[in-house]
Amino acid sequence: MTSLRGLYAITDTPLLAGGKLLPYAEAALIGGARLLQYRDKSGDAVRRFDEAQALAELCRRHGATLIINDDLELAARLGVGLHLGQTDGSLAAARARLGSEAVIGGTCHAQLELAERAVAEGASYIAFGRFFNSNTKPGAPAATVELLDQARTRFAQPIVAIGGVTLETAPGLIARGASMIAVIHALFAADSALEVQDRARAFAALFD
Ligand SMILES: Cc1ncc(COP(=O)(O)OP(=O)(O)O)c(N)n1
Ligand SMILES: Cc1nc(C(=O)O)sc1CCOP(=O)(O)O
Ligand SMILES: [Mg+2]
Repeated sequence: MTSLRGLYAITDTPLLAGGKLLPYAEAALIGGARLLQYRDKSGDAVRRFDEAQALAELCRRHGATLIINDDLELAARLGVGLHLGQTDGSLAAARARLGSEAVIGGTCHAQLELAERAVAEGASYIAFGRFFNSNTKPGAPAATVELLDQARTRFAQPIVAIGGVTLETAPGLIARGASMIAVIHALFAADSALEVQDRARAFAALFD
């Protein structure tokens, strides 16, 4: 059973261009990331399959869980988890396809009603955000920390907080009920894999 608590690292193809994807992802896993999301917005099916397969192997080696963003077919081919946003298809269909053990997450922005629906459709976790200014997705709808108080009392499912999360802002989110913090820029915008590893270790330690 996958533990849905801790650092949730999300890759970003432009940020990790130039051969950084695998070494930086592995550094995040060595540092303690429990979930790793492959987030690639290109339509390059061959590269996407190859990269996702390599990430699946890394996650297997480090005892972490791979989540594919947006793409149910790719997740099904690899037998890994999936994250779907509001326009990415049905969570219920994904659950039916991937089975009861798969980790499947849903974007809920800042709306408890969306979380209600995601849970009803079988989501393993519910993701709220963006909590802060995000380098990666500046236009994402904004959420407040008060939302976490309400979500925590209303849902048994693990809560993911995303959007501009840093080492400085993460503790406040965890204290308000986030089981996982999902991070791109503050983890992967680094000069070396070693720096990613150090950052991941620091994020992971917030959950000790
Ligand atoms: C953990 C997590 N939470 C939210 C998102 C955002 O999903 P979505 O709204 O579908 O946006 P894109 O990531 O597809 O641009 C996420 N990917 N992961
Ligand atoms: C992919 C994504 N989804 C968001 C949401 O609010 O749903 S914010 C976001 C980007 C997260 O990256 P960073 O840690 O660099 O801000
Ligand atoms: Mg999406």
